[in-house]
Amino acid sequence: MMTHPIRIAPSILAANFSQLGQEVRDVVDAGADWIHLDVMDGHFVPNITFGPDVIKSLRPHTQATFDCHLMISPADPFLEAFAKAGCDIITVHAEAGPHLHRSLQTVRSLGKKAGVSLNPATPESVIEYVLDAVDLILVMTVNPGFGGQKFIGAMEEKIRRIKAMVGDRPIEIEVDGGIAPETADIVARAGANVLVAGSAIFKGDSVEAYRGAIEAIRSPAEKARA
Ligand SMILES: O=C(CO)[C@H](O)[C@H](O)COP(=O)(O)O
Repeated sequence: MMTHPIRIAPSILAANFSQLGQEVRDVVDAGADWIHLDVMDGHFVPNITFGPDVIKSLRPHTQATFDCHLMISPADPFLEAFAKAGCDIITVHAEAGPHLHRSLQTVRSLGKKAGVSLNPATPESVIEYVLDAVDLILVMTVNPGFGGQKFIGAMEEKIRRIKAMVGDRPIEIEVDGGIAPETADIVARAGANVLVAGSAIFKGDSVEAYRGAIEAIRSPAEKARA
């Protein structure tokens, strides 16, 4: 089976929005592998965050992978703007519609990695026929919209099933929501390799605090896979 390294992707949803450039630089200095960008439209999810212009303004601050999670519906009219803004991975929701396979094809045609995300209530079967069109599967471990929620334990089995579905394909499996030192081992053992964390990392207020928080998630995840 394909094994990707454990990657920690801090979600800037929990960062200080008044100084996002500095926050991105700090968290990368602290050991973040990717930067997770949560885009919300107030329609697909009950919250609004930021769009491509903010991402474009963050792009010069780091060379780290920009992992963009689109919680917007429809996503297709905006895919090109997010690609041009500098996102490296663009993840759309399976539930956002109307044509998941077309959205994924569009992302790849823009030269970006294509991700698909599943809400907690969505069964993994919806991605069975798009597996060859995806580079990343994002399993939401909370209902999308807000940081600081409790990890939904039933998602452990979903991650396990997705890992089995993926087989030898070089697909990264990402989890998002309630990821902390206490849940990192559970998701990694089930098969996730990209761990998004917002509040567990940005609760600190210095590079050193971010470094400790990232390590506190990475360490149990790596041990669980050893
Ligand atoms: O996508 C999200 C919510 O839709 C957030 O990235 C996610 O909830 C991370 O926040 P936390 O680590 O605080 O749970």
